[in-house]
Amino acid sequence: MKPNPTLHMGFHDATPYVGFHKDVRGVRGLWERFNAGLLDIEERRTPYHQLLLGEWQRCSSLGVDVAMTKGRRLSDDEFRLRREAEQLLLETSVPIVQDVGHFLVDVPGIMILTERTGTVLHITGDPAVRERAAVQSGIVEGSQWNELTAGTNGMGTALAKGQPVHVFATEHFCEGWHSWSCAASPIFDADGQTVLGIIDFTTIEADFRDQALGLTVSVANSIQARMALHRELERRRLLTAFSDAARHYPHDDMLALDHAGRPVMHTPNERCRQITERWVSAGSDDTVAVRTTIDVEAPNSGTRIGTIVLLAKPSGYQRVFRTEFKGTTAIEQVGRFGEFASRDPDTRRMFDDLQRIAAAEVNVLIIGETGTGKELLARQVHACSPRHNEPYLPVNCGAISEHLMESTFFGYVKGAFSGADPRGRAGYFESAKGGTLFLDEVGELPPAMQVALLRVLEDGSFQRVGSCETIRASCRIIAATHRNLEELIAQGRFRQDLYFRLKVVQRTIKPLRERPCDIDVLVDQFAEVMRRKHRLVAVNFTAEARDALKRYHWPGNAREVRNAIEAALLCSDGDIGLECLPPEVLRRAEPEDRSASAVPIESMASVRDYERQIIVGMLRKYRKVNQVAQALGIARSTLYRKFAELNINQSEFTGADIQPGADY
Ligand SMILES: Nc1ncnc2c1ncn2[C@@H]1O[C@H](COP(=O)(O)OP(=O)(O)OP(=O)(O)O)[C@@H](O)[C@H]1O
Repeated sequence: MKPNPTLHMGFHDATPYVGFHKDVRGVRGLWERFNAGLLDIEERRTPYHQLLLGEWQRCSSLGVDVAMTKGRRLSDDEFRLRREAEQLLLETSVPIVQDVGHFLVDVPGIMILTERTGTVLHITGDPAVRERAAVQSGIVEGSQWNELTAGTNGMGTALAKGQPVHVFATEHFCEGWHSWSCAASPIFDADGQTVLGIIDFTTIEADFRDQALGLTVSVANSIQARMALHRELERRRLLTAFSDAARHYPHDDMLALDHAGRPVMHTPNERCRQITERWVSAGSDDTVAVRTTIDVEAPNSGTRIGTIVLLAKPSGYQRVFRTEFKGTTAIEQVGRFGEFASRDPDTRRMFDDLQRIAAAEVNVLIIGETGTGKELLARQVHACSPRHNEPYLPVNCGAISEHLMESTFFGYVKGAFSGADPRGRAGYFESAKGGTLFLDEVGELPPAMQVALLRVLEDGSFQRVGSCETIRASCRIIAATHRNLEELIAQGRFRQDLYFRLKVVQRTIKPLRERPCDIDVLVDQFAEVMRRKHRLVAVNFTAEARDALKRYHWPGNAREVRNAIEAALLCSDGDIGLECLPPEVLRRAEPEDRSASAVPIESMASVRDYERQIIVGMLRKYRKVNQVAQALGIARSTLYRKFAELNINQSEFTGADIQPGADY
């Protein structure tokens, strides 16, 4: 395990925050002048002031409301999901926090546990302080304290810095928290780097003691140690599951991934070693097709502790079928680009292209009908790019009113127009600086904005509204639209020069009706997502329901599939029959409509026939099961499964009764 960064007892390595004299009045004056824009040069000189001003400036450019008086609270549903996702952290931390609480009976403060995004999961401590924190500032379970939602504050700043911090009274960015002082420490996962949550001790400003920081560091360390023990148990369970899987699938290559998707074990051969190396450095390996995955769950809670990934064969069986059976895609492997899953060969080729394009950092234009997954692709291109640690900002150009467009994209200075934030505000280009700006529905941009955007794309510079100061912010642009931009150009509604700037690389996502082989993939993927979300044990489809889903033409693409599956699950207990499907899906599945949409079903039948034909041909040719398996590049066990599935009596062709396991 790496050394714990809590050893840096400070807000900033070079200028330890805890070492500064806490001058509440002086800092209040500084805060007032900062917000009024009246700071003079002298005030910026001391390291302490520089530290605070840097923090406040960052919050201001993130658009945090300085006048906030209550913490933002998640909806009950969102909070329930968040708690469920953090069961292990809660089960590990709450007993420790409560134990410590017994020794703090007369201490006027509260101890707060948050998860990794700053949502409060648990509060314990002095009832009077707890009451005041809730009523006065909305510090309650389910409230959010990351810096983006609440500015500089103990929990949010410890999260942002990954270090223990003091944030004292007027040092807070929002005035609403000026009566509080907090000490907060991150809880790290077993890798010593990933922050799992925060332990915070909050008091009213006058009751604050410097020792509070030591207290939070020590509680966070205890939680960390217990989490590390859990992780070790999980790892052992995962390794046992891996050995079981290796026994069941002796001819398959496989990896075991932990809860965070990191490889912990692989089949001991060179191919898997190389795949594991790529997986470790890139977080996955999109060059390799996954045959199937097996979730490994904790025995009591059912939470996923890892996954066994069975890899597709590098060559052989699938390739025989793929090259010989042109015209159908029904037996292609599922390829993935992040969450985007597809069996369709064109789409999978696009994944490979995008993987390379991501690294090249050029602008990308994605064309596709609504709900085809344009945002999903854009997000993954960013995740695979060298900018993945910088911001990714999705913007729906069609949803911004025309008169606010310029200030939304480029920001404005104070006093730029009436009704604006008196402190001015950064625009999308500044907020996404160094990262990726995703311009969804780019075809909806009005002409004036097209000109302005073109200027930024040309030299990366712009001015905030109301200012002459030129700002440079280089962000990568990924744009998307469902419109035909060339038609818009012909009609004079979209600038050709902007089009060329955006489409350095252009890719089109096929609508779902043109890749029917993906319906099953999406149905299964969303069924699993919804099974987890609605906490069902299993989801099963009747054969008729599957057929109906496959026959429907899905004008709303993947989004419509997701909604249909969720709706179907909500009206069932996990067994989905025709009665659970939306009426439009059923209408399309009626017999008179078959002519238009029955192709995939027929293809499936012909695929099976074709598969049977090939295997029988091979049996006739080789007359030995192990030679047939070898020629097809599959394990004998898989071949025996195929015999059963395809109703093949192998002895008819080999002239002998061949027993599974006999060494022919
Ligand atoms: N191939 C896919 N595999 C898994 N999920 C997908 C796939 N395509 C889309 N989705 C899911 O479908 C939904 C819609 O995707 P997304 O918002 O990316 O579509 P879009 O093309 O950007 O839509 P719009 O044009 O309406 O903004 C999301 O929930 C996304 O996760």
